[in-house]
Parts: sequence; structure tokens; C-alpha cells
Amino acid sequence: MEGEPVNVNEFQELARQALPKIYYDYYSGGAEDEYTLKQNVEAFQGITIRPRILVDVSRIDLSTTVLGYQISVPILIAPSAKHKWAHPEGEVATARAAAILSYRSTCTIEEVASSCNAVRFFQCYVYKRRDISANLLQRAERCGYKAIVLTVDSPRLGRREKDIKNKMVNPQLKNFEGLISTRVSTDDGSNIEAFDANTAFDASLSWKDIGWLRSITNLPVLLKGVLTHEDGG
Ligand SMILES: Cc1cc2nc3c(=O)[nH]c(=O)nc-3n(C[C@H](O)[C@H](O)[C@H](O)COP(=O)(O)O)c2cc1C
Repeated sequence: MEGEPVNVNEFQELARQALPKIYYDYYSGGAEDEYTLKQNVEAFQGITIRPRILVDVSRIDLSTTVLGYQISVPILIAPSAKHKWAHPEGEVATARAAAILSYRSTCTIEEVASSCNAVRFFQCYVYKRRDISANLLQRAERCGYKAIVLTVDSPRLGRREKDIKNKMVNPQLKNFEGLISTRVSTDDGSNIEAFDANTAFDASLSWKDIGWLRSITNLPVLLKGVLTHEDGG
């Protein structure tokens, strides 16, 4: 690549060169032949902007509100796990921009909260050990996160084939220290999958549990991953 990177694809190429393959594959890979991943990229390319002409754009204000909170641009970074694999500052740096902190972040809820005053939300899963979910939610609330984002589209982790091949290692995540060991070691494929499938995710999670979640937090609960209009209705 010549000169400074100027677009996302060029940054991705730099990341590919800089990161150990096992981490690069984790960030960039998808599940099951990466079929949906490819479809998402294609669908995005199919979106066209219809610019209107002769509109005064000399002063542009992209600020808006989300859940009543003012944000400077209508961009939120989706929760994604394990940022410290890419940069020593991890989620603390991401949160300076705009972020929904992942349940499985590599910085703690508290570290990210004290890094700056951005509006932030906390993403959670419901683990079989409900006390763990309750503990993390209460910490997020205490630290001033404004909403809980419950991921509802992954009762099981997608079958991420690159992670299986790379025998992806699950680290001990600091948010869970003293609560549960997130370090799992099997010789059989991705350790992340092994942890989620065997130890962590409560696959019985259903609508009735949303009431439970709302009973343990005063924050608004948003559902992340509603995929059909039947579920949205
Ligand atoms: C490396 C990586 C880690 C992710 N970790 C999480 C996570 O911890 N929690 C979560 O709810 N979603 C997680 N996601 C899913 C994203 O939030 C998002 O829903 C998904 O990537 C689809 O959006 P996209 O098409 O813009 O990538 C992760 C995605 C990636 C690529």
C-alpha cells in the first residue's frame, strides 16, 4: 500500500499485516462458510444515497439523540469482544468514540466508565449463572451506563470456522474475575465456542426472562439482534 491508509479496506489490510493470524481471523471472520458475512457486505454495497441538490450545506450538524441523550454523530459502535488483542488500550480507546461495551470486553466496565464522559450502553448476554449477569448489570448501572443492550440472536455462538481451525483461545476476561473462569482449554476446535456452549450461555432464555432482567436493573433494556418483523411486532 502506498502512503497513509485512506479507507476502511486499507486499515483492514494493515491490521492483517500487523496482527497474529489467530486474532485477525477472529475479528474478520464469520460463521458457516462466511455466507452471511458476504451477503451483508453485498447488501451494504447495494444501498444508494439519493443526494438532494441545491441545499445549503455550509453548516452541518449531525448531532442527534439516542434514548434522549445527545450524541454528536448518529454512529454507535456495535458491541464486539476482546479489543485488547488489537491494541493495548482496548475498549477504553473505542469508548472514547462511541460504543456499546461488550459483555466480553478486555477492559473492565469500570475502566471504560472512568476513561471519558461519553454516553455509553452496556451489552449483555444471560449466562446460565444468573448471578453473573446480575453482577455485571449492577456494576454497569453503578458506573453510569445509560442502557442495557441484551443480545438475543445468539443462544449459541455461530460456528466460526476460522476460530475452530485456529484453535482460538479463550482468555480470562477481567470483568469475570472472581466470578467464573472464562479460560477454557480443549483440544477440540475453538475454545470460545467450548466456553459458550458448555459453560456460559443460557440456551433456555426466552421472552419471560426479559421480565427478570428488567426486575434487576433500573436502566432501559434494548434487544439487540431482532431479525424478523414477527419478533419486532
Ligand atoms: C469480532 C467480533 C466480536 C463481536 N462480539 C460481540 C459481542 O461481544 N456481543 C455482541 O452482542 N455482539 C458481538 N458481535 C456482533 C456485532 O455486534 C454485530 O452484531 C455483528 O458484527 C453484525 O454487524 P456488522 O454486519 O456491522 O458486522 C461481534 C462481532 C465481531 C465481528
